[in-house]
Amino acid sequence: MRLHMPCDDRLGLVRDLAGVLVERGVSIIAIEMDNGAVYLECQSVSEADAQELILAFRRVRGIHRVALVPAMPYKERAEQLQAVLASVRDGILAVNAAGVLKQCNTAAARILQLSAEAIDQALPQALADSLLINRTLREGRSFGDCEVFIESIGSYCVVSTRPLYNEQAEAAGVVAMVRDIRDVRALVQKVTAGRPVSFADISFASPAMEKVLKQARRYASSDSTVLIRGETGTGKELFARALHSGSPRSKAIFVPVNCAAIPDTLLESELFGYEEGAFTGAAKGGKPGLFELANGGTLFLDEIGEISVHLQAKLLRALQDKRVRRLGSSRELPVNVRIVAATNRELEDMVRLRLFREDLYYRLNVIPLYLPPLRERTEDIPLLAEQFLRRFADRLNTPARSFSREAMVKLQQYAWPGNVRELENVIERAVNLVDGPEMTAEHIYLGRPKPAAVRPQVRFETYQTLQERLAEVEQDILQETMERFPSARRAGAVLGISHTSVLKKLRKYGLWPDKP
Ligand SMILES: Nc1ncnc2c1ncn2[C@@H]1O[C@H](COP(=O)(O)OP(=O)(O)OP(=O)(O)O)[C@@H](O)[C@H]1O
Repeated sequence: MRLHMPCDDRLGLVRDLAGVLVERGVSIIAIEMDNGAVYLECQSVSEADAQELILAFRRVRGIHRVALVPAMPYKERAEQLQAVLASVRDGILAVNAAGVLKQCNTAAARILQLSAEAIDQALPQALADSLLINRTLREGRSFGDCEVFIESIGSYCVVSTRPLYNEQAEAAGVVAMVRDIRDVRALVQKVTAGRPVSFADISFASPAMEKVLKQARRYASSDSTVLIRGETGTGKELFARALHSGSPRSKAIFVPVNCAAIPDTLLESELFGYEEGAFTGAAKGGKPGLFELANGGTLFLDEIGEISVHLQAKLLRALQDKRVRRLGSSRELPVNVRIVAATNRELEDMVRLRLFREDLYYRLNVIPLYLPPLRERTEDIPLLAEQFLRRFADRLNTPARSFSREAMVKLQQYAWPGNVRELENVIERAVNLVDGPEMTAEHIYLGRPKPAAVRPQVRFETYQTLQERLAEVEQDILQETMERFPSARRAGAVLGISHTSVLKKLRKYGLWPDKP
C-alpha cells in the first residue's frame, strides 16, 4: 500500500507515522519526503485494516490529508529514467568508483555485447580502459567524442564520459556514452548524402545502352567486384551509384574516391586510415580510412588506373584478405565492402607494360561493364539533350523549350570527346545564350575540333646529321611520354628502357633539373 500525505514540516513527524505502523505490526517498505508531503509504502493489509490505518495517519499532528497513490516518487523517477535510457539510440552506462557497472541501457548492451548479468559486476579492465572510464575516474574530468578501439567487439566506437562527484568533490563514478562507429557513419550518410541515384535516372534510347543497363541491373544484386570501363564522362560514376542503390547494401554508405585526384601518399592514408602519431601531421586520435568508412556499403574507386604500384599491392592485399590495417597500427580490422572500380585507361596495356599489377587486374575485373562513348550511341543524344535543356531552363528560369532541327543535327554530328558531361556543359552554355523558346544551331558551341595527330616535325636543315635529327625526335618522345606518365620509372616501362636511362636522357636534353 502506498500513501501520499501532504504535511507540515515538523520534527518527529516521520517517527509518529512509523509509530502508527509499529503499533499495528505493519512493516514499512519505504518512506520519502517530497515537495511538502510524506510518501509512505508499507506491506499490503486487508481493506478494513487499510481504512483504519488511513484514519490513524489522519490523526497524526501536522498531517493534512491522506490519499492512496499507485507509485512512490522514487519508483516513478526510476521508471522514467529507464524509459529514457531505453529510448535513446546511444549506449549509456554508469559505473561506480569501484568500477562496478550500475546502469547499462539496451543500446550499450547491444554495442558492447554485454549480457544482463554484467549489471552489478565489475566491468572488465580492458573494456573500462578502452571506454576511458578508468581515466575519467583517475583524472576526474570529462572526455568528449573520442574514437576508441574496443578489443572485445573488434570495432571502433565514439565515447564521451563524465565523472560523477560525491560530497567531497571526488570522482565517485562515471557515466559513459557510447556510439557504434557504424551508427555515426550512418548518421553522417543520412545528413550528407544527396538523393540516391537509381537505374531509372540513367537516360538512354540506344540498344547499346539498353544492353549495358540490363547487365548492370543483373549485377547489382551480386556482391562481386564490378569494373566499369568507359571514356571520360560516359556515366561511370552514375552507374556505380545505381549499382549501389540497386544492391542489398543500398541502406548503407556509398563512398566515392577519385584515385587520380589525391596524391599517392595521401591516398594511402585516406584509404587505410592511420593511428595517432603514424607520421608528422597525423591528426590526434588517428583517422579511420575510407575502407572502414565504407564498411557494410560500397567503395567506388574511380580512376583506378592511376594508383601507384605500391598502393596497388596494398589494395590487392585488402581485397584478398577483406581486412585493413591503419598506417602505424599493428591491428587488422575486418571490412565488408563491395568494390566498384572505374577507369578510362586501357588496363590490359598497362598490365603488359607492368604499370598495373596483373593479379589486381583480375581481382577487379570480376564483372566488367563497358560504357560505350556517346559517338557510338547517337540515338541517346536527343533524349539527353532534351533532358539537360529542361533541367537548365528550369534552373535558370529561361523560356528555352526545344531544339531546332539544325541544332539537333549539329549535336548528333559532333564526336563528343567529353561524352555526356561535355553534352551537359554544351547545353548549359546554350541555355545561357538563348532568349526565345527555341535553341538554334548558333547557340550550340562545340569544342574546338581536335587537330589531326601531328607527326614528329621533320626539319629540312641539310646541315643536321642523322644523329642530331634522331636526337630531336627522341627529345619529343621523351617529353610526350613524361607528360603522360610523370615518373621516370613509368616512362621507362613504357619506352622499354630502364628508369636510370630515362633520367640520363632527360638530363642530357635539359628536361630534368641537374643534381645540385
Ligand atoms: N545516361 C545518362 N543519363 C543522364 N545523365 C548522364 C548519363 N550519363 C552521364 N550522365 C551525366 O553526365 C555527367 C558525367 O557522368 P559521370 O560523372 O558518371 O561520368 P564518368 O564516366 O564517371 O566521368 P569521369 O571518367 O570523368 O570520372 C554526370 O553529370 C552524369 O549525371
